[in-house]
Amino acid sequence: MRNFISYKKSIEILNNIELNKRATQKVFITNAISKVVAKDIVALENSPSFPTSAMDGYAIKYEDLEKNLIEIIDKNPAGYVVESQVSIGKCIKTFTGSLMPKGSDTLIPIENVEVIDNKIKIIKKVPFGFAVRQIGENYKENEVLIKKGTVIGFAEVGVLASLNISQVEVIVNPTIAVASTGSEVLDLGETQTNDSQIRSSNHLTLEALFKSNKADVLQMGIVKDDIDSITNMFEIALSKTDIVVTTGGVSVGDYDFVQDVIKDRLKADVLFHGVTIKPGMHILVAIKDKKIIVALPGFAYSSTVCAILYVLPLIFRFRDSNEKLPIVKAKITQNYPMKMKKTIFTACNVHYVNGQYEIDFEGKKEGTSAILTNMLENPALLIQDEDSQDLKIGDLVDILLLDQLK
Ligand SMILES: Nc1nc2c(c(=O)[nH]1)N[C@H]1C(S)=C(S)[C@@H](COP(=O)(O)OP(=O)(O)OC[C@H]3O[C@@H](n4cnc5c(N)ncnc54)[C@H](O)[C@@H]3O)O[C@H]1N2
Ligand code: MOO
Repeated sequence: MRNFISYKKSIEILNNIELNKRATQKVFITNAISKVVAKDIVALENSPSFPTSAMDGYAIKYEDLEKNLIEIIDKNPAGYVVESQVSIGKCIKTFTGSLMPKGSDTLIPIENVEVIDNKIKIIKKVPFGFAVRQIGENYKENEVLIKKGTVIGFAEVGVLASLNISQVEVIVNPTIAVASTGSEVLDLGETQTNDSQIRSSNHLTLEALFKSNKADVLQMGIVKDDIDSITNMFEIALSKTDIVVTTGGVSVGDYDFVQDVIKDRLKADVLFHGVTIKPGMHILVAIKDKKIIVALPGFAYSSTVCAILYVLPLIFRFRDSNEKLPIVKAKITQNYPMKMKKTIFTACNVHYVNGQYEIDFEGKKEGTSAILTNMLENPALLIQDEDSQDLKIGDLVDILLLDQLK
């Protein structure tokens, strides 16, 4: 009899797997979208480096605000450094983005003045320092702007560009091999020859899930239930990738060869085989030559849920990023029983209502762990802890937001 461990323990073991140090590469900033910054990005200077105008208007000395008329002595367009200085009774026409001329401290907007010949008359006052962007408003010299581990998006690209950084050092994404095992499963387009055959979805679901979550995928396709084919697939996959993920062949059937290959042929170090979770109780995680094997059950819903719970955290760790599974609190809108003493992940519908997430089970099908369609349309997974009680309408529960993994 196998020794089933708790979900909590299995995650602890997973998180303790030692990973090889990641390689980094330099890429042009817009090609770095979704990649992870390898080193802190630090500002080498203040931004702005000099007081800068935030509006179109006239640079003045604040003390002149009470004056009747102030003389315009020069113009100061953006991209140009004006040589004249502002002094008592004198102002310089200054535009958004121009440096504030020497001697000035306040910008009076065009809308607040009346121009009479080459003088301005202030018709609406402003406070001291109005519309002046001070040195370091945007960021200060030596400030860490983008922390190591940040996933690069549009704002990071913009900040990198403003720092004149064209190439950024990022972590190389992990590689994952995916294979589905089973003599009854057919690849896309393969001709069906008997009624017990079904179309394989797992290898493509997992490829999509891993790609969406930024791993590079080596698709190994379908492998028939025979020991040599499965061994051969593992040997190739292990030689080429960081993680090998398979589906099928890990429970107790006569043809569940995946576990036999991992244990007896590859002689991998099995970290666990069996967890008290629903779905996915037969999951097997092993290490072979510092590569990670995650063998998932064949059912479509089981393998997908377990790939989310066990493989995505590995991708996040390989990427050395601050990503984590999107688990949030939600209000449950009906009573829901605790059906067994396991950590249970149940597909539900999630909606954001009046500032909080709410879940229900409307339209969700009950049955085996084969029902992948329960993951369509506003889906989330309700998480019920092994030791939790029946849920009552209005309770706050943990859910995993599936749409955020797309
Ligand atoms: N006597 C017992 N039988 C079963 C147990 C058990 O404890 N005792 N556990 C059940 C549970 S729970 C699960 S989960 C499955 C896991 O079995 P395997 O991992 O060995 O998976 P298979 O038997 O190969 O397949 C299960 C199921 O999934 C379908 N399948 C397989 N591959 C694919 C694919 N690529 N795409 C879509 N669907 C796939 C397959 O046709 C089977 O219907 O074992 C239970 N049995
Ligand atoms: O472990 Mo199975 O995935 O519970 O149906």
